[in-house]
Amino acid sequence: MSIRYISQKLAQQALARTYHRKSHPRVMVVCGPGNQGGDGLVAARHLHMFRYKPTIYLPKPGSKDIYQRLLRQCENLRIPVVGSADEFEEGLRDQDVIMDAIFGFSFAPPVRKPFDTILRLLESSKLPIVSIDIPSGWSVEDGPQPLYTQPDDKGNSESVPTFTPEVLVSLTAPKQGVKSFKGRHFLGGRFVPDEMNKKFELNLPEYDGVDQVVELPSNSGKL
Ligand SMILES: NC(=O)C1=CN([C@@H]2O[C@H](COP(=O)(O)OP(=O)(O)OC[C@H]3O[C@@H](n4cnc5c(N)ncnc54)[C@H](O)[C@@H]3O)[C@@H](O)[C@H]2O)[C@@H](O)CC1
Repeated sequence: MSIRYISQKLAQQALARTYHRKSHPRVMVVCGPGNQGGDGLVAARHLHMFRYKPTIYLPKPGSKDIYQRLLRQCENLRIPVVGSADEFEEGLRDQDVIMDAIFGFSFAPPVRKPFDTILRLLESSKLPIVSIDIPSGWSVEDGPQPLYTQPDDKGNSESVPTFTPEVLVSLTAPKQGVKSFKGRHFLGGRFVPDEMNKKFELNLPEYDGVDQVVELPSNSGKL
């Protein structure tokens, strides 16, 4: 089994430690078109197996074969998939928590459609958000930065708000851009060889027992 398959379920593990399925059963999992979106699909599947009630929204489904197969697994479990931004906005009223699996470390501004609308909806939502690896729209190096849409034919672009999630699950190692994050912060990806940990001075924390995620001290600033 590849590292990618192992790492994808960690988002579900971090969410479940923060939001119990009895108080927060309904989870809207918003998936981007890349590998992070694939992580979201796996998290949705695991949330379903752990008796949460996930709903999936794919503003722009990924084209890779693995992505399509992960989506098929969710469909086979009858996990509802929302079809449009309007349906997504409407559906948010009946949710308890949002999982942000839109963009990870390959996000590059400016924001292309339809993700400007989606980021606005996340920012204005009153629901708690759990982000995977890095909050969508943040710079992997510099954290939250002013964001804009792609310029239209006349060269005009609009501002797009960034949001700060309540919970972040960093994968493998926290990224430089989340140094200032003050919410609950988990780390998952218990497969980094000691040699690599030392060589790149990652200072990764010890995991407890057989846990797959470890909670980092709040706003420790440590990377
Ligand atoms: N690649 C891997 O093997 C792994 C990926 N992982 C996850 O995957 C993430 C990285 O995956 P990817 O490299 O596929 O990329 P992302 O999932 O971060 O995003 C890439 C996708 O977003 C789109 N995109 C980028 N900037 C955009 C913009 N401004 N407007 C609209 N769309 C935009 C790109 O066209 C592409 O389809 C990590 O942060 C992590 O969450 C982890 O599971 C570890 C293993």
